Amino acid sequence: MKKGRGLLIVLSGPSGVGKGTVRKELFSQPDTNYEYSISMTTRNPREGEVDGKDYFFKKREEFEQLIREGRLLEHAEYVGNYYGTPLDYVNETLDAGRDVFLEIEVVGAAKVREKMPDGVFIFLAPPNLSELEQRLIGRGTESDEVIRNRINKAKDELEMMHLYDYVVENDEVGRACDRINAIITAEHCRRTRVEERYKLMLEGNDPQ
Ligand SMILES: Nc1nc2c(ncn2[C@@H]2O[C@H](COP(=O)(O)OP(=O)(O)O)[C@@H](O)[C@H]2O)c(=O)[nH]1
Ligand SMILES: Nc1ncnc2c1ncn2[C@@H]1O[C@H](COP(=O)(O)OP(=O)(O)O)[C@@H](O)[C@H]1O
Repeated sequence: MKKGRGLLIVLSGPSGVGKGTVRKELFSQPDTNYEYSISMTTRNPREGEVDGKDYFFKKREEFEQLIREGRLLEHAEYVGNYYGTPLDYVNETLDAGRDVFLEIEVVGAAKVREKMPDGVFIFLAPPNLSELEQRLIGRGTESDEVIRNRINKAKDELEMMHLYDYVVENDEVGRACDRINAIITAEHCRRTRVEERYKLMLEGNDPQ
């Protein structure tokens, strides 16, 4: 049967909730069959981050040119830096029938929802606020000031939870991944129009 367009999966949530950790765990699983869309950003690489693997690191002028040329599906400014999703990569991968996974902050996710409402939008939530603060502090990758900014921002971000198709609690990484994979499996079942195929078969027109 002809393969349809791939599924767009959007994982979002407040900074420090564990999006990156959960995404890396999902992509380390051998049976993962969705593609990660590597984002563009103007923030500096952290120690160990690799250009073209973790992000495409861009100068501000380069990023602004990508915006002007319409090369981004969405972009957002987040704590002083630009982040954006490459449009061509997403469209080409979906057109090839493969699923695309975006891990992005909430403003960008809302923009993606406007442009691609058929996607599945998952909000990763912390067990509680103090745990979120502990995770941001514990990661130790930012200065105190940046951590304070991110905690304040996280409170606004949590208010956007109701806009999502699913809220997944990240109490434990493995459990959060299991829930996300269950959602993706269910969304595939929901979208595969098996009854249409059966209708054709029952009419004697096997579409295989
Ligand atoms: N809108 C948007 N947000 C992104 C994109 N890529 C990453 N982000 C988000 O930008 C925020 C900051 O990312 P980063 O600086 O890597 O920090 P961290 O995710 O908190 O470790 C996170 O919420 C990311 O999910 C993107 O392409 N578009
Ligand atoms: N389920 C979890 N339980 C405990 N700590 C977690 C969990 N998920 C992530 N963390 C930790 O929280 C911190 C922030 O995670 P990270 O993936 O960088 O968040 P985000 O990408 O959402 O900003 C990291 O130190 C990470 O190891």
